[in-house]
Amino acid sequence: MMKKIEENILYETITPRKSNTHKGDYGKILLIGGNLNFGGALIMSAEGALGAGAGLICAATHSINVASLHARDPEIMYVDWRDEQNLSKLIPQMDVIVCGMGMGIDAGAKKILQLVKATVTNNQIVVLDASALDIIATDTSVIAHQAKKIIITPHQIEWQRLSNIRVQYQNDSANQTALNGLFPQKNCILVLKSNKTKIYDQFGNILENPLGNPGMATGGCGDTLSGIIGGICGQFGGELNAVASAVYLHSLAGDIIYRKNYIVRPTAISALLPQLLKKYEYNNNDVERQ
Ligand SMILES: NC(=O)C1=CN([C@@H]2O[C@H](COP(=O)(O)OP(=O)(O)OC[C@H]3O[C@@H](n4cnc5c(N)ncnc54)[C@H](OP(=O)(O)O)[C@@H]3O)[C@@H](O)[C@H]2O)[C@@H](O)CC1
Ligand SMILES: Nc1ncnc2c1ncn2[C@@H]1O[C@H](COP(=O)(O)OP(=O)(O)O)[C@@H](O)[C@H]1O
Ligand SMILES: [Mg+2]
Repeated sequence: MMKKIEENILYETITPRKSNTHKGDYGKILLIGGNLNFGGALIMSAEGALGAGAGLICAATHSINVASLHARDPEIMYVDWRDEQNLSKLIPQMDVIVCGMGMGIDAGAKKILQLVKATVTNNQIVVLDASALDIIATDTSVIAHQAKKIIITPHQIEWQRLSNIRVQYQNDSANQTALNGLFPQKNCILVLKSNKTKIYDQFGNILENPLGNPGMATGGCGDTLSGIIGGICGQFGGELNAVASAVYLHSLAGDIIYRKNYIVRPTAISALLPQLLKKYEYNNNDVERQ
């Protein structure tokens, strides 16, 4: 069944924070990506997760990126992505692993996906974006099927590579069939990004994002979304409505920026998120709403 995502989903998903809580209650997120050439992708994803409220964020990236990452966002921890020992200890401690932004598709990147597959547990959420999806498109054996939930966030060309469905033939029924073929465990949510992003689970639900604008056609907007999904799922779980809330929130921020700006910088989306989350923390019908 196809439904348009409505604003109400934000009131339903986002809840006020309780006093008796700490950073560990709001999601430990590991972001993996950012090679020598695409460090920005990892940084933008990290800012998405940070703006979306992740409790703790660690970036596994090429060591060249650490100074620029920390200059922008000292909140983010760092681990060298070639340090396999450290990474394999770290991965099982996380709530969400977001992988692929600017990661590249070389042998080292593939090795990282194999490490994720070897160490992820069945109570963790894995978000796969960009290069991670391109690697999987050439070798599905690196998918960590045992994860509790796998959220994939391809744009149309990445989905074409992964599903073998050409963009013009990417209709709901073909997309669902391909998704079920790739993820027989039925633990995947597909976020198929375009100007009208659609979200599919494996139980027949399809949600369409009504928001977004062409100002968001700026490199890094998708990297930012993967971090936002990680941050939101780290706090509110990896179910369909939480993922849809993240997609909606990303576009809502983009639309607010676009009202007064010709283009939308991905980092501006992330910067706007804390105040948007605040707006939606109390339920619509909640008498205690402040
Ligand atoms: N600052 C950074 O560090 C950044 C780093 N990045 C990292 O770069 C890596 C490669 O990712 P990628 O997405 O740039 O390349 P790819 O997967 O080849 O797809 C692009 C090709 O598809 C086409 N295209 C057609 N329709 C499309 C659609 N609806 N949506 C999107 N594309 C569409 C388009 O066609 P064109 O018009 O250019 O012919 C183009 O040829 C990856 O690791 C990523 O994380 C980026 O995130 C950017 C910021
Ligand atoms: N014309 C548009 N209208 C609405 N949303 C758009 C438009 N162009 C891009 N976006 C959004 O921006 C993001 C682009 O993702 P992606 O192609 O992965 O970018 P990148 O890899 O450069 O970060 C998606 O969330 C997509 O929905
Ligand atoms: Mg992308």
